Formats: sequence, C-alpha cells, structure tokens
Amino acid sequence: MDLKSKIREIPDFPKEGIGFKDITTLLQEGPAFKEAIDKMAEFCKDRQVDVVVGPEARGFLIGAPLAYSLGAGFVPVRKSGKLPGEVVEATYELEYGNDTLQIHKDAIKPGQKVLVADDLLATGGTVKSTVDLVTELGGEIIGVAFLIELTFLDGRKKLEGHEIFSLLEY
Ligand SMILES: O=P(O)(O)OC[C@H]1O[C@H](OP(=O)(O)OP(=O)(O)O)[C@H](O)[C@@H]1O
Ligand SMILES: Nc1ncnc2[nH]cnc12
Repeated sequence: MDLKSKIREIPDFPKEGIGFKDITTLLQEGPAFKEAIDKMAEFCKDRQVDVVVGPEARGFLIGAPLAYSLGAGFVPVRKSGKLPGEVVEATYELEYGNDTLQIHKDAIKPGQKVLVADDLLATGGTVKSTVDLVTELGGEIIGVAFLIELTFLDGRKKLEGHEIFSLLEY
C-alpha cells in the first residue's frame, strides 16, 4: 500500500512556513493503520523489547499499538503536570516552540530494553528528551522508531549512537 498517500499535508499549521504532516487520515483507515504498525513492528522482530516508550500525544497513537503487537509494555511520556506519580523531567525545543516532558520515576526498571516510538522525527528534540529520560532511569535504548522522518531537519543528529528506523521519509 502507498502509505504516503494516506498522509495529508496541511500548509502553514500551526505556524506559517510549517508543512504539517497530518497522520489522522492514515489512522482513520484500518488497513493503512494496521500496515503501518505491522511494518514498524518488523523492525523489532529480532530484538527483545520489554517496554515501548512514547511521547504525548501522537507517540501514544503509534507506541501503544506497537507495544501491543510486540507483546511489550507501554510507558507514556507526558507533557508537564499530567502524570500523577513522582516524575523526572526534561525541557526541549520543537520545530514550533518548546515544552517539558515527564516520565514516572518507577516506570522503567534499570536494565529494561526500551524501544522509543513516535509518529514523526522533525528536529529530534522530543525524542532526544524521551531517550534522555529513559536513560536517566537506567533503561537500555534498543532502538528508536518513527512512522515519518523529515530528513531535511536532520533530527537524526541528535540521536547519534542509537539505531533509528523510520517507515516514511520526506
Ligand atoms: O522532532 P521534534 O522537532 O521534536 O518534533 C516532533 C514531535 O512534534 C510532534 O509533537 P507535538 O509536540 O506537536 O505534540 P502532539 O503529539 O501532542 O501533537 C510530533 O508528534 C513529535 O512528537
Ligand atoms: N511538520 C510537522 N508535521 C507534523 N508534526 C510535526 N511535529 C514537528 N514538526 C511537524
């Protein structure tokens, strides 16, 4: 299936000059959603994954079904003030602003094998912070997986030393 044809681009959202990759049009079609998750799960087929970690909010839409498909746990990384337990946090810059992310302190056990998953790699700030939070808790990053990579923003540079998988490149 041509999965790229299922993603809609909205110009100048949320700011002028940003070409927003809207994945809702892919998610709303069952066969396209299934193929995308199945192909991302393929990347992990020869690795042990204990936990998938995904950042709010679109990282949940990809990370949770991926975790289910792998038989792994899912741990949410949330924007500031949403998680009820004790947290560690990291502040990062986005293609269009900045934000703080938090994870529950007890969500990752030292030595657990962690796949970080998100819908899209742009500048890499979100996932770099997510990787740093997991590492701070003693998790071992076994890979980082994206549905979409905006290669022209060079987000990979922030993730040097980690194995990166992206299903669709722009
Ligand atoms: O590589 P980066 O430059 O960090 O950008 C990518 C991130 O930006 C988007 O999330 P956003 O912060 O817009 O939040 P949302 O998932 O709640 O829409 C997207 O879902 C990624 O998480
Ligand atoms: N261009 C873009 N489209 C969708 N989500 C994004 N997050 C950061 N940049 C984005």
